[in-house]
Amino acid sequence: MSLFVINRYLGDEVTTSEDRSKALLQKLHEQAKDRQQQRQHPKAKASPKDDHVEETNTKPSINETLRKTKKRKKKQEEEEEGELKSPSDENEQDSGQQEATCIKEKKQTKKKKKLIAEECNEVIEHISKNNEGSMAEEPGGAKVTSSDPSSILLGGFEPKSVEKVLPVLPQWLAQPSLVQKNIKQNLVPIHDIHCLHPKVLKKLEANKVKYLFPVQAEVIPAILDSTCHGFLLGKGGYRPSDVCVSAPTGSGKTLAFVIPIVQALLQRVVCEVRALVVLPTKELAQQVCKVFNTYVDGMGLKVVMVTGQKSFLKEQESLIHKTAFGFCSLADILVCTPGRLVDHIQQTEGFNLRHLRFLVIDEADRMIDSMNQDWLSHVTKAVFQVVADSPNMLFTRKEPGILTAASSCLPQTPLQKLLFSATLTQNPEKLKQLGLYQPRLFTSKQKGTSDDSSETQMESSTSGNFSLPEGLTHYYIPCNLNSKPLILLHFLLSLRFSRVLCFTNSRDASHRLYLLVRSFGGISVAEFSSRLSPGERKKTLKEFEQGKVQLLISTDATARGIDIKGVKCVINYDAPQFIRTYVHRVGRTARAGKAGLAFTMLLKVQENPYFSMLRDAGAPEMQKQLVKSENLKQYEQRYEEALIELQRAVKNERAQKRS
Ligand SMILES: Nc1ncnc2c1ncn2[C@@H]1O[C@H](COP(=O)(O)OP(=O)(O)OP(=O)(O)O)[C@@H](O)[C@H]1O
Repeated sequence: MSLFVINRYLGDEVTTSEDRSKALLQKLHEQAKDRQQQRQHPKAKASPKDDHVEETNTKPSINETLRKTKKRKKKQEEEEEGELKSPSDENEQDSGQQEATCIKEKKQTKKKKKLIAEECNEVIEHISKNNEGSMAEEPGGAKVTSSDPSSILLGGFEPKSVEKVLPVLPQWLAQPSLVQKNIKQNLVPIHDIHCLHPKVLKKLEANKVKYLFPVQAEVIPAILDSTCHGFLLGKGGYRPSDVCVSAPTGSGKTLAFVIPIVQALLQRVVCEVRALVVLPTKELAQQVCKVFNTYVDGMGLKVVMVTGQKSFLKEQESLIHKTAFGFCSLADILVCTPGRLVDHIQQTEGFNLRHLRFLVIDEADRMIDSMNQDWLSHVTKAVFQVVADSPNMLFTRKEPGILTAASSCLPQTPLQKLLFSATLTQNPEKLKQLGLYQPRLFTSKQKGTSDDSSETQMESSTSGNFSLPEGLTHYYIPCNLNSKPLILLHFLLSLRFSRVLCFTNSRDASHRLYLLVRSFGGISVAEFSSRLSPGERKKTLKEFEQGKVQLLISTDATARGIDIKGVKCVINYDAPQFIRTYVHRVGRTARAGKAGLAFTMLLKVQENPYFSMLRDAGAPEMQKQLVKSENLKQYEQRYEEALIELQRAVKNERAQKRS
């Protein structure tokens, strides 16, 4: 193709003879010789006049070459015309002869084309040699000879600076609905929310909820608005927007989905799974299930939890009931972990999600991370599963595509996704995996000013710009590896908090620290990690909540979502590696608008990276909390003894494992 273009440019589309190529080659050799001679006798071109002479001597030689090529082309055309004329005149001759002529012609053309290519390459080489130093570049990148600006040579493919394309956030992410961060100053009386059903209002009052928190006052009406024509249809027959909520830890996100779901399902006649809440851990599922149970009590709705805490058979029995007419659902609201849910979709006969109206994805950023388990596609398949000869065609659902006049004539129960997290990713790439429909974002994180560049907005939204609770004060404690355990013990013994949650980065670290504190004595301590069975974990959390355990040493298993009342202090014994982990860990205190303290123990080398991580996330600066070494002296003897005890305990455990 490029050769064709070059041929066209040279005006040499038609073939030329081998002799001519040789002649041209000879000429080029002669010219090269001349130039070499001139270089050997520089005096010959001392004056500028001579310079000009040389230039004009060289340039005409190119133009001459081109002119000659054109001339040859014309001559060749004439020759070819003559050649072509003869067979057409002899049209009546036999076809065999014609075929032979044709093959001969093709061969000739091929040979000629090869020659042209060779010749052209020589011409180009020659031109470029002659033009060295006399080429000027046009803004577009094409090159113009100084003598003839009208002749443009192909090229100009050198790397150029390309204008940066700025990333643009989708409108829904760039312009979210803002939720007030300060809970106490923005409480909304429940009677001011006009869309709440009297039964729901009564229930809220019975649970001593007189005011809605800001996130609830924003999100509950928005969800209820999409059910104003009944939960079987979206508003005006249209598919409702999906809802994404990013609000600080302890801001009341759970009630923000529990209340509208309970109210929407109040009108249901037949029991079917209409709301599905997916959570990352058993403990969180249990907690959310408890809240649902509080609000469905006396409303005629059933909540079922499947997380693997009970046997599979028991869970199946709690989900469906077989009758003479087929299977009946025993759940209106299903709270689950993703793995167990997929097991039931695949293995529980009669279990279906064909009537699902709300899909709640709590701790959504964590759930997106677990998307590789493909649980969402299993759910979607189950929701839009086509049942052959279904008696009730009203409920036949098709996976929605593009809205057309035809599709809008067949309104169907919409599936609305509701996403909640304190650290919801606003990375469109990640959110895309959830297949959201015209989403609405509610967030308490105010992005800079409106005239922030979209690049800044994009950066802040994807790098995790999260809010900490208003009531939280956070400190860092400078320490070294040796003083760390002693500082912790000093803290616990001197501050005397009733419930302290202490995080480490691994279950082994949690276990060792637990053994050390237990050996030291004077503090009621427990550990929480995957070392414990689900039953033991449940018991430990209960005892901690009841105040029987003063210090709970935990892995990140309790970092997310767990709502334990009365936790006044969180200690990061090991500094968390990610800002999201930090936000969730410290969010176990300062909940529901209350005050709370968070301490992070930092080694000298950790300080700067840590501060910059928090700064990047837009978190307020940490205050320094110094512990004087003389304050630790009083514990040193006991600490040494505890270390010996710890060594013994670890040895015993190893021996037990081996036997
Ligand atoms: N309107 C309200 N009035 C009084 N207390 C409330 C109200 N809403 C929620 N709470 C209480 O606030 C606490 C925190 O609520 P919730 O667990 O829903 O927070 P969250 O935003 O889900 O936190 P996290 O992000 O950590 O999961 C709970 O103890 C809850 O009972």
